[in-house]
Amino acid sequence: EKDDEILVFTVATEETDGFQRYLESAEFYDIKPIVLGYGAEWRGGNIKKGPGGGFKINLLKKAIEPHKNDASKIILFTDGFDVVFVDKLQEVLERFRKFEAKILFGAEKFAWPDPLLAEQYPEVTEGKRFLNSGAYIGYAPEVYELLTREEIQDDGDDQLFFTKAYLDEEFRQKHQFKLDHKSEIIQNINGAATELEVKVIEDKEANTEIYKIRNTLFYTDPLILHGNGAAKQSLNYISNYVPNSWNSIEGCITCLKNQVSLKEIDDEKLPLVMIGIFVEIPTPFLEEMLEKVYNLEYPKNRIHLFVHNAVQYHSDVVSKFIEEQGVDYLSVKQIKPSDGTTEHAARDLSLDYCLVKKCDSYLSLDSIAHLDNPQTLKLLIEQNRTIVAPMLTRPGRAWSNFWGSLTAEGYYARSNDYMNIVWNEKRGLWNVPFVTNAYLLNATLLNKYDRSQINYKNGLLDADMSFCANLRNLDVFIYVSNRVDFGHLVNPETYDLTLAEPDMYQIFENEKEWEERYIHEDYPGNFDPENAPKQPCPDVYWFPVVSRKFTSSLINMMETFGKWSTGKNDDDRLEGGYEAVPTRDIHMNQVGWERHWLHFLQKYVRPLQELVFIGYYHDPPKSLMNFVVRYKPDEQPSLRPHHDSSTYTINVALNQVGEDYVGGGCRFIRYNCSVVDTKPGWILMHPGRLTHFHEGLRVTSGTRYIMISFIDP
Ligand SMILES: O=C(O)CCC(=O)C(=O)O
Ligand SMILES: [Fe+2]
Repeated sequence: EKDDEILVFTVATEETDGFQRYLESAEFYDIKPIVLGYGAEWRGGNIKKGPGGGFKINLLKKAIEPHKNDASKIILFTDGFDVVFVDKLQEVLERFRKFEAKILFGAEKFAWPDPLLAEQYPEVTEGKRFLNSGAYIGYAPEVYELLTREEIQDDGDDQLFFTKAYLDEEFRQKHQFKLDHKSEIIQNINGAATELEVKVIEDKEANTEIYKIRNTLFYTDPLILHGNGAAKQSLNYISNYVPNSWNSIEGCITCLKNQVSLKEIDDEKLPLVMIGIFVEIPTPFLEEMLEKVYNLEYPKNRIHLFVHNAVQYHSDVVSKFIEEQGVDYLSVKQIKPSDGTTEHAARDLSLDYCLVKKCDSYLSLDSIAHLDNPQTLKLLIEQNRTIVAPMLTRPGRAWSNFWGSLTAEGYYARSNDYMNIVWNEKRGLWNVPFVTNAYLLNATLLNKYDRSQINYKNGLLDADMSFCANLRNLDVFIYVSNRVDFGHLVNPETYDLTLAEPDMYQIFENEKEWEERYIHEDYPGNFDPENAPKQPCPDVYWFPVVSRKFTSSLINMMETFGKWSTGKNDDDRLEGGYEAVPTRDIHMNQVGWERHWLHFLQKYVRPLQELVFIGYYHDPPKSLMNFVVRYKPDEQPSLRPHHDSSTYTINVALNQVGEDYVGGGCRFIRYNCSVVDTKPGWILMHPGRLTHFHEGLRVTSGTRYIMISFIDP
């Protein structure tokens, strides 16, 4: 009993992702399929819309004619676009022989294409009752007789053709025509996805793992998987593991296949890329997002830019980016909010524009997508897939830019491995039903189909859901990669453009960006044991804490609000209604920023206090008085000597002495010591009572702003 008794046939008219996967699985088991119809125009009707497939029968009939009298030849036929081998032919043969059949078809749950024929089927006590024609096996003479039992048109329905033969009892008996009811060889996945489990077998000798599919309903291990009908997504999921795509020892084996390398290519010959940037919604930290686009390591003279901004608020940032950085690129096309272009139209247009510019690759980026890894573009090109997204997540959240699975209605669902992928417990390249926010598209796809097939408008679905639904309909495999860390997503949910400086309010939702933009770059140095903390006056410490962006934003928040207090003793903002040492100020809670500020005190200020005032521990710090003070010669130029009602006080300089104002500073009377060369973003920290009697020195011109908190009153 040798392998060469079996001939494997498939029909594939063109190269598709599914066909490539079929061939790879065949190759893995040393199976050499004979491919029929390749390069021919498909004449089997439109499978998606209705029956078709007689073409396959007519091709195979012709191909096996020479063997029609050879009873030692076994024919295995499978579809080409949605089939994966998960074992050797030898195993297929052995199991086939046990069936004592001359013809064996796979079985499925649905009587298709004619449900009315269901009751004519022989009953089964266990297993699936109805025939599916995606995969079958038989002896050459019997298969030939089956294929020639009737004439069939190329666009006739093959499954109906075979069903009729099977339901012809005389034919069935005579040809020992059976169905693989329990998926001992052939697993048609449609209607059976939940029966299947990806199982791992350790191969200690070879130091690897082997992945198999187990049918948990029938306790069988099918050898040929057919992702028929709605089961396409299930097969895509399964084939992320089988036959040899990924395992926990070797990692992502698929990743290494069909890669290209850009290393040896001269800059001017690198693929021509178009980057489409879509600012469709108000987005925190957009400047940083654009900066990361600019920082992608790829020659700018091989990149065209296309920018759609739909948000008026972002116009300045986008225009500035285009004016200052845009000039470095091959070309820039900008669509402004005033153009009134809809999202899907802009996205469609960008695809056309990519073709006009003869791009090789198209990188689509949404404003919330931060490509922290500057190698991202190169790595995605090198991965060389029709479409591949870099996995991006909200830091610390299960929120990502891909879906692991789909509901029957085409909406979000989680796959078994979704969490493992999101948390990078599994790294690799994953075939998934949906990606968004950032993805690289190979432009050959855009050349192959036009905008009637590839577009961002599909019924009522939103743009990205439309796009992916269209790709799925074209049987394009959609990949997401987490081989390395590529970046993350910002969270736009609470971003409120009615606020002045809305990004300042994002300390909770977008911690990472908030810190990068607003915390002083030297802040970590405060904790360096080599750096003794600065002490400009006895027990007055001085730390760099916030950035210039922070200080100017805080001033802008306050000046936009504008309701500075009168500087009188009566103050209805206070519980007692009275302030002994009043300043011209605005409290944090007046601009809705108190919660944020208290968090800031706890996270960034408290550790500094613990560093210098050893043994005092109060977490979280309490503070009722948090305000920005404005000093001006003709308003309030100075503040008389006083104690603060605090355990310790922080005093943050918000603007630059000598530039923005003259004079000012803080004098500690007991020590006759003044801090006058204050630095924006640096905070003074001093005890509030008894020892640190102090005054605010006179501002003689300009305006001085400081931020004060009386901590632990
Ligand atoms: O002007 C200064 O730096 C001191 C301000 C001050 O002491 C206060 O507001 O309590
Ligand atoms: Fe004070």
